[in-house]
Amino acid sequence: MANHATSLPLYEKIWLKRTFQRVMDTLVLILLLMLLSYRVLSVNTFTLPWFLAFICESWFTFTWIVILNTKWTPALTITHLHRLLQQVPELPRVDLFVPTADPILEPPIITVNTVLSLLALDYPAYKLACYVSDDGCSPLTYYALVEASKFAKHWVPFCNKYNIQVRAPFRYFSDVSTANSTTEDSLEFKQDWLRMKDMYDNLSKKIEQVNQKPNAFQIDREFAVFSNVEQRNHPSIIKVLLENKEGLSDGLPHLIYVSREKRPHYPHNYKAGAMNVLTRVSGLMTNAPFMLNVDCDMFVNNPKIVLHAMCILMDSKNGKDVAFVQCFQQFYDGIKDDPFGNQCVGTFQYIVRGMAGLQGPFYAGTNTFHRRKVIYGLCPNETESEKKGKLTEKILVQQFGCSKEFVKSAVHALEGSAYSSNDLRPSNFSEAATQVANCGYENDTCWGKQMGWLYGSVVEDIPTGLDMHSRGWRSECCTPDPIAFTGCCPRGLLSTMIQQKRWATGLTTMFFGKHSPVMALLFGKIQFREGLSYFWITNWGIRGVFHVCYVALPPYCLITNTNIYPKGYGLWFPIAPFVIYNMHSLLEYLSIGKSTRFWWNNQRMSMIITTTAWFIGFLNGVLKQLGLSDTVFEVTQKEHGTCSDDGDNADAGKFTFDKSIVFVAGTTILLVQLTALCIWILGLQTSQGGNGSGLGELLCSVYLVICFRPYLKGLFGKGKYGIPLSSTCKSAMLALVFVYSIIG
Ligand SMILES: O=c1ccn([C@@H]2O[C@H](COP(=O)(O)OP(=O)(O)O[C@H]3O[C@H](CO)[C@@H](O)[C@H](O)[C@H]3O)[C@@H](O)[C@H]2O)c(=O)[nH]1
Ligand SMILES: [Mn+2]
Repeated sequence: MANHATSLPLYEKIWLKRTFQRVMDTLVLILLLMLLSYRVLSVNTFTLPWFLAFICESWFTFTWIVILNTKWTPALTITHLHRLLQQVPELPRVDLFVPTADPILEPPIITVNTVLSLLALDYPAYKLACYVSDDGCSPLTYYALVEASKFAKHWVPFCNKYNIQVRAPFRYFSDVSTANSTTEDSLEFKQDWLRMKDMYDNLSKKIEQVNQKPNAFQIDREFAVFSNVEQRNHPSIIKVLLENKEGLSDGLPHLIYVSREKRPHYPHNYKAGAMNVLTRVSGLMTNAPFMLNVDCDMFVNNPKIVLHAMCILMDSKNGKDVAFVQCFQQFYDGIKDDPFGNQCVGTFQYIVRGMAGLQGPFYAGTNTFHRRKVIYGLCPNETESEKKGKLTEKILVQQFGCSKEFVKSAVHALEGSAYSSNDLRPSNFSEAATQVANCGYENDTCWGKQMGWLYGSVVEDIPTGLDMHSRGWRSECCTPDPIAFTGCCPRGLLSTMIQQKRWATGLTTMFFGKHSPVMALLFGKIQFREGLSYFWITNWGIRGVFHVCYVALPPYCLITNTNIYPKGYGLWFPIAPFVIYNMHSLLEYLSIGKSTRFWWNNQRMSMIITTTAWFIGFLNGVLKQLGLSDTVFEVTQKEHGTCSDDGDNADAGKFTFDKSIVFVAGTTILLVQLTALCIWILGLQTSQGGNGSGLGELLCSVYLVICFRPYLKGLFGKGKYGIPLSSTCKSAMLALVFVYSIIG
């Protein structure tokens, strides 16, 4: 190896220029500050609503400062693949984790595609091991994986032979043009293509058939363990489906099915619990120093992604203190113009890139490469002696639990001397693995508290990542071309709302709990600007409260004939920041190639989501924190966009409703605005004197009606396109209570 090659960095960070955006960001801030000063100086108009408006606007300004801080110095990470292969003689092992929870909401064929795309990664096969956690304990999922492992024996060689880019078969075959690519050996290719397509169709048909008559397996010996299991009451089941016994680099990676033990009165901590079990099971079986985790719908879109991530993690200079590498969360077949505002485009482009220029992006729960020893609670630069102190047997058992084999593997991982032998046999560890997957294993250990994926909130990813940053680790973004992973984003309004509500609930409990960014800033080693950025992520629920308050003010004013906005020229003080902010965000969307419609949908949905799903999430979170209620992880429904029949596609992007409380909240807001507007138009305000409401309040209320227009349509819609009568009645009651309490 040439000497100069060793000194070249494997990755570089490029700071992005964004002068124009900075100017606009600052302008919005100045306008907001002017509005606030105007309010302070005009104390003579002081009333309660005026004061509330001032409080809310102060909050919006604070949020804007947080965003500005995050977006100010965005960075891009560039990886040099060719240098990696020159400089790193031996690539490290990587364990791959896929959690799935529910065979109905997450059809096994989706998980199967993700697993196949992982098995076909462009990386020495014997260095990879794929672990699937099945919280549904479903024979169906198991069956699908068994069949997939047979198919993989043909699929992986096919991908390697023709250097296929998209290695999730359903995606690959849905693009017909792939069949006609003109390679030299095109005849052979065409035959292989047809054969593979046939096999894949066969595979999906088999899975589909079993799906329809699930009793089919009971007879089969292989499925005996699944007889008499209940989803929430069963022993651990661990099965090695593929084993690369010979250590062949062109063979297949190991594939292991894990369904951890569940018992009725044991909390299982949802995804965090599943990830910790996978960490331990894989620690025993392969103990790779790095692990990639993806949700069951996030398949690999760029087969070289592990190599890219290794450029960052293995860099001898700047990689050492990188705890994790985060890839963007992007979606395939997103509905045109993002009607439900859930494709998170803005978040990733501006917030994640922004944090990449600080201490690093937050951990987004999926598409992430973790360093095992960081998961085990290590700090960067922990000296050998400190480490040694931690490695005494007694402490280790207290931390890691009572499996001797596992503790041994953890010592290897912490010392950085993970196994390197090529003839690892996962199946030799089946028994020990079953033990560490049992639900009592974590009792009185540090799992979920000081190490592993952290418990206590339904969003496990943000606290887990924050904890690493506050231990002093950095993180990096990795955004190669083509993009690394793509998954399905919720395709309906209801699943979007459920997801957003869950996030807001989890983030609220986190904000008021031990793992809040405030604590990290006060007691941790997190950088100030990074810590501040975590405010943006964790205060979603709280934002709901301020938004709801601000949304209630204009109708309050219209009904009582009071005002929160100045009249005459003074009206420019609130209008200017609103207009400039909207223009600015529109330009941001246009500059990343999105349409005006896309932007508007996002604006509108952010209003709807903040005032309903986040607000309710906040209430849930607070109740949970007070110990008054328990929250559950409601799994998001996943669908293959392209697979749905035409009937479903006609639905794409249309607002459909049900009896959920989030829709009651939205409808209430709409009805309140409408009532206030009617009262104002008819001149029925309570007091005729006073300041009188004016153009400002009117415009605000009208703007809200425009935002909630889909709900307005829903009031008159039929079937699932309509808001159910019972919800409308509840909303009408709430709206009446609001109006009466003002008038009365
Ligand atoms: O008890 C559970 C619940 C969920 N999951 C898995 O967790 C993953 C994420 O669940 P999903 O319903 O898809 O949640 P999303 O809202 O789409 O996920 C986002 O938000 C989560 C935190 O709320 C993160 O964990 C995810 O990585 C992130 O993509 C899926 O693979 C599930 O199978 C489990 O394994 N066990
Ligand atoms: Mn998901």
